[in-house]
Parts: sequence; C-alpha cells; structure tokens
Amino acid sequence: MRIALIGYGKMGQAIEKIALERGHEIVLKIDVDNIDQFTRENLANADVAIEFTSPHSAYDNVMKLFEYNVPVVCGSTGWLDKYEAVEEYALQQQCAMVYASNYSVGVNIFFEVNKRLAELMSSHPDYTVSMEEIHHTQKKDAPSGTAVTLAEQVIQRIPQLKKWVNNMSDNPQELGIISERIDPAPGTHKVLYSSEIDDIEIIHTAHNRTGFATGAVLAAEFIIGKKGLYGMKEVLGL
Ligand SMILES: NC(=O)C1=CN([C@@H]2O[C@H](COP(=O)(O)OP(=O)(O)OC[C@H]3O[C@@H](n4cnc5c(N)ncnc54)[C@H](OP(=O)(O)O)[C@@H]3O)[C@@H](O)[C@H]2O)C=CC1
Ligand SMILES: O=C(O)C1=N[C@H](C(=O)O)C[C@H](O)C1
Repeated sequence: MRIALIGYGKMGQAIEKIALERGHEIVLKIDVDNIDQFTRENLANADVAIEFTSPHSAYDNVMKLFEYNVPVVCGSTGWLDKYEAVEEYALQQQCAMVYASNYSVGVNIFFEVNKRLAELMSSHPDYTVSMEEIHHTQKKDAPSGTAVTLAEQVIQRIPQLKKWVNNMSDNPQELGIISERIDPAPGTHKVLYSSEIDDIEIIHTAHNRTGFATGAVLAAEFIIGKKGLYGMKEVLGL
C-alpha cells in the first residue's frame, strides 16, 4: 500500500514506523513547511492518505483529499463541528473515509465497555457520572476527541444527562469532563460513577502512541477499495 502522510508530527512519525514494519511504502509526507507539495499530482501516486494534523487544518485537508479522490484515514480531533459537512459531501460524491477519535484497539474495546456500563447505570440515578482525561501539554484541543466520544456514548444512554461541559459540574443535567495537561501522558481517560456508598470507575491508559498508529494503519488497509464513511467499529469488527 502506498501511503501519503498528511501531518508528520508525533503521530505521522509513529504511523510511518508501523506502516514500514507492515510492508507498506510512504510516498509523500506533508507538513507545514512543505505544504506546497500537497497537490493532486503528488497524491495521484498514493493509494490512501493518513491525516493527523490539527483541529484547524483537518477539515480543509479532508475536503482536499476527497477532491483528489484519495481514500482518507483521519485522526485529527477537535474539528467535529464540521463533520456533518464532510459527511454530506462524502455521501454525495462517493468518497471513502475512516474517522475515529481514537484508533487504538484498547480504546475501542473501552468504548464498548463504556456503553454497556452506561446502560447498566441508567437505572441508578444515585450515582453521579463524571470524566477525566490527561494528555501531554502540546495537545491543542480540550476535551480530547476520545473524551467527547465517551461523553456522547454516556449521554445517549442516561436520560437525565443533556450535555457535557469541560469542567466539574453540580448540575445533574451536565456531564463534567476535567482535562489535565501533564507531560508526557500519551492519553488517559477515566469514567467515574460516584455515590455516597461507593465508586465505580473504568480507566484506559495509553503507555505510548503505538496503539493509535497501528490502528490508523489497519484502517488504511481496510478503506482501500471501499466507498463511504466508516469508524473503527467496522475496521475491528466490534
Ligand atoms: N485519533 C487518534 O487515535 C489520535 C488522534 N490524535 C490527533 O491527531 C492530531 C495530531 O496529533 P500529533 O501528531 O500528536 O500532533 P503534532 O503537533 O505532533 O503533529 C501535527 C503535525 O501536523 C502538522 N500540520 C499542521 N497543520 C498542517 C497542515 N495544514 N497540513 C499539513 N500538516 C500540518 C504540524 O506541523 P507544525 O508542527 O509545523 O505545526 C505537525 O507536524 C491531533 O489533532 C491529535 O489530537 C493524536 C493521537 C491519536
Ligand atoms: O492529541 C493526542 O495526543 C491524542 N488525541 C486523541 C484525542 O483527542 O482523543 C487520541 C489520544 O487520546 C491522543
């Protein structure tokens, strides 16, 4: 598989390593300092593009890749206010994309545990649910994309919760998410149900970026030859 890396920071470099180990080829690396090379001609040589840049650039990058007719694996977080526009365009134009707020197998299993736990807790209003996420200090968005996914999964299953907020909250209609920035944390997410009697908590702790990078390469292998929008649930068959 010939891969174009859009974004060659911490994740782009981790993905390159895993992709080479799995026998793939990196045919293009785009970063801020060579953005003029992000052209239709250069992308014509790629089977797939893997996009990990920033909240501010992801939407434009994805739309450009759709225009160039290149299947996309996008991992950038913090831009999902524009996801509906991407979805509409992709469905109309028969584009191909995998999007996941978190590509690691462990977190995607954790998502399933989170959904089941929320279902069980929905009939126990004596527990207050809250969340915490910890990442390195270079992270640009808060809360993390993974925390937003976890929060949406909980809100869909616990009727009294109406929205998440990025602070502690005493409002029973709000799910409070605390964001901490501590180096070198690659990504820790905790969901806590607390009552006067006891606490139940589930935690996922990434020890490094290998899980995210491996999942992104698996998603790239999956998307080749497909049309439409997919998530890691489909990639992993969960
Ligand atoms: N879904 C998942 O599993 C994961 C998602 N992420 C997300 O991926 C994104 C990237 O993370 P990470 O690699 O750690 O961040 P880094 O800041 O280390 O890397 C991002 C790179 O993208 C470059 N960049 C910025 N804008 C553009 C642009 N318009 N075109 C091309 N390149 C650009 C940056 O250049 P410069 O440094 O010069 O600005 C930088 O080298 C973040 O949104 C993060 O939240 C991270 C880990 C896992
Ligand atoms: O920026 C990061 O580093 C990470 N971002 C993703 C997120 O926002 O959830 C995934 C992972 O937690 C690492």
